[in-house]
Amino acid sequence: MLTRYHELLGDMSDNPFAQQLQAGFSLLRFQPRLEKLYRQYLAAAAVRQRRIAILLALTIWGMFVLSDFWRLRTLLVMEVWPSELYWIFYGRWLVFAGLAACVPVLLVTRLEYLSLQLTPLIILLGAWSIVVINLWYGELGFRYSLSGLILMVIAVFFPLGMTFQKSLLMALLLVVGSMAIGLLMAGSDFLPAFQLNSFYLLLAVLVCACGRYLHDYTQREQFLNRHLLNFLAERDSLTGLHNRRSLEFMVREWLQQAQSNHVLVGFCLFDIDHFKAYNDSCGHEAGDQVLKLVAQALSDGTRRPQDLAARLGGEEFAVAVYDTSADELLAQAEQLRARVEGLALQHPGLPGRQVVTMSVGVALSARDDNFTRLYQRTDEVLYAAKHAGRNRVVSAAEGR
Ligand SMILES: Nc1nc2c(ncn2[C@@H]2O[C@H](COP(=O)(O)OP(=O)(O)OP(=O)(O)O)[C@@H](O)[C@H]2O)c(=O)[nH]1
Repeated sequence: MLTRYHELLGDMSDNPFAQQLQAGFSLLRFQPRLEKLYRQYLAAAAVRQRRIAILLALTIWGMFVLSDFWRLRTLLVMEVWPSELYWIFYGRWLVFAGLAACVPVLLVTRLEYLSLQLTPLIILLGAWSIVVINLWYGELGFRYSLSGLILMVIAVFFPLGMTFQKSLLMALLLVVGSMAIGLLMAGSDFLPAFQLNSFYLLLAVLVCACGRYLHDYTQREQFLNRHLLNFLAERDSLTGLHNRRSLEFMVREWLQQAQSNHVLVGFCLFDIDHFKAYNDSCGHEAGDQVLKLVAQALSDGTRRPQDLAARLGGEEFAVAVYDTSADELLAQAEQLRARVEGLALQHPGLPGRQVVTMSVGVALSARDDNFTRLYQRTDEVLYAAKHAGRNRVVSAAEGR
């Protein structure tokens, strides 16, 4: 199975997703256009993870808030509180408020984009406040530990939408920043406490970074594979044009958009004339070559983003055009017909020196149209074009 998949990738060497899979991405970076696409996907996909993470963070931090009341209960009854006690509560509640403020950001769709920018800030704020609060505990004569920082390292590498490189940078900032804050607040007294924790902290960075690298690598691989599968599912394998399913999907969507934007969708059906005779005289393989050349000509003539060329099967092709008029559609269909005739592909199955030609039917969408009705109307005029002698364009307006 896998060998076949690699063969398939070889066949799709002009597809950027296949190219990236073959080139590899061990540094967790794609070529710029795919990287941009991947990051957009990552940012959107991680909204759910960020929602779960924020609930987890609020619960854990809430437990720290309760533990303050428990550990500091002997001081709470004092009439005059030492200033460190205030600072411990201010620090703890400041982070809690920051976390709580993220909840509406994550629940309101229009604010979701902010959550990715807020994530590293909240994690760093949480980590550094752990150092500050614990040092104040020390000032009050309590034993303290900086192990909570390990939790924050885990949070940094949690799949929250940040890239691996950004997470690694954040983890280093977290460790260095914590040490700097500790040294600023407690001078060299801080070092023994930090040394105890720093070894485990760096181990946590290493283990989490390895796990996250493997996770990101697999996620990138799946991203490329999914795009490739999508591409394969919507393309015709012989010509590379969109297939019938893809055309139908797009036209259905365009018809809906066209209703609200008050524009029209144009639809053209192309059928190669006397193709059976071509196959019979030149062979099936030569027939395939003709199909590929016709497909290329149609694709070259439909380059606007609002145009879509497809092979419906056999020797039948279609072109859909979003936002067009009757005259424009007729002119475009005539150009495409002439383009194929202009290829001058000799048709030995016909008498004389005739070339491969196409009959074309065109129709414009009507109010409340659906794909089936539009297709049927176009098919009827295609039949009329065949009946009228082939190698011509007939529009639904004329055919009626
Ligand atoms: N080479 C090749 N031929 C195909 C393919 N799919 C369908 N065909 C052939 O296309 C021919 C279609 O023939 P018909 O439907 O009779 O139409 P026609 O001969 O083009 O006649 P008109 O449409 O009336 O002009 C058949 O001989 C099919 O075998 C394909 O993928 N490759």
